[in-house]
Amino acid sequence: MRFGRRRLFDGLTVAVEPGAPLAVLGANGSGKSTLLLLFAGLLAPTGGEARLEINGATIPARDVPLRVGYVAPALDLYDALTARETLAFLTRARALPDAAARVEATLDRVGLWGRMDDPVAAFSTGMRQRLRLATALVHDPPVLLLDEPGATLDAAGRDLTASLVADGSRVVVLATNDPAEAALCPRRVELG
Ligand SMILES: Nc1ncnc2c1ncn2[C@@H]1O[C@H](COP(=O)(O)OP(=O)(O)OP(=O)(O)O)[C@@H](O)[C@H]1O
Repeated sequence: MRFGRRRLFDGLTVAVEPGAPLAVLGANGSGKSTLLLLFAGLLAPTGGEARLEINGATIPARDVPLRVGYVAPALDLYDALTARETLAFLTRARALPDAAARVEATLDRVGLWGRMDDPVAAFSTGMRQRLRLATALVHDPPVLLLDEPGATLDAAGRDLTASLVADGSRVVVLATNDPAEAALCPRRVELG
C-alpha cells in the first residue's frame, strides 16, 4: 500500500484465529487505520489485491460488509436519524432477519437502550462511539475490525470493548495506541 511515494506495507499476510485477537500497533502515521480499511474492503490497495479469507474460503468483495464489523473514529453517522433508525436502516440494507428485535438487543448491548429514540445529533461523543460499535455488531459478523474503539469511552464503555475483544467466537483485529487496549490481545503486529 502506498500514498504517493510513501510505502506503508507490502505483501502482508495476517492470519487471525477466533479467540486470539490481534493488536495492530505502531506510531502515529504507521498505517494501522489504513490496514484496517483494507481488511474492511473500504480502501483498495495501490497494487495487487486485498483478500479476506475465512476458513480458507475467499470472501467475495460484495459480501465483505456482511462478514465484517468495522469501527473507526472517522466513521460518519447520520445526525438526523435516531439510534434505532440508524440500525434499522442497516438491517434493511443488509436484509437481516428479526430486524426489530435485533436492533433493540444490539442497542441494549452497547448501553443505548434508554436513548434509542433520540436523534444522533443529540448524542455525546461517547454515545456516538457506542452507536458505531452497534453498527458493527448488528449483523453479528464473524470478524470485528476495531480502530481505537475505546478512545472516547467511559469505564463502562471500555469494559464493553474489552468484552468484545475477549469474545472467543469472533476474529478480532484491534488497532490502538492505548497500552491497556493492546494488553487485551495475545497477539501483536507492530507497523513502521
Ligand atoms: N487518504 C490519504 N492520502 C494520503 N495519505 C494518506 C491517506 N490516508 C493515510 N495517509 C498516510 O498514510 C500513513 C498512515 O496513515 P494511518 O491513518 O493508516 O496511520 P495510523 O497508524 O492509523 O495513525 P494514527 O496512530 O495517527 O491513527 C500516514 O503517513 C498518512 O499521512
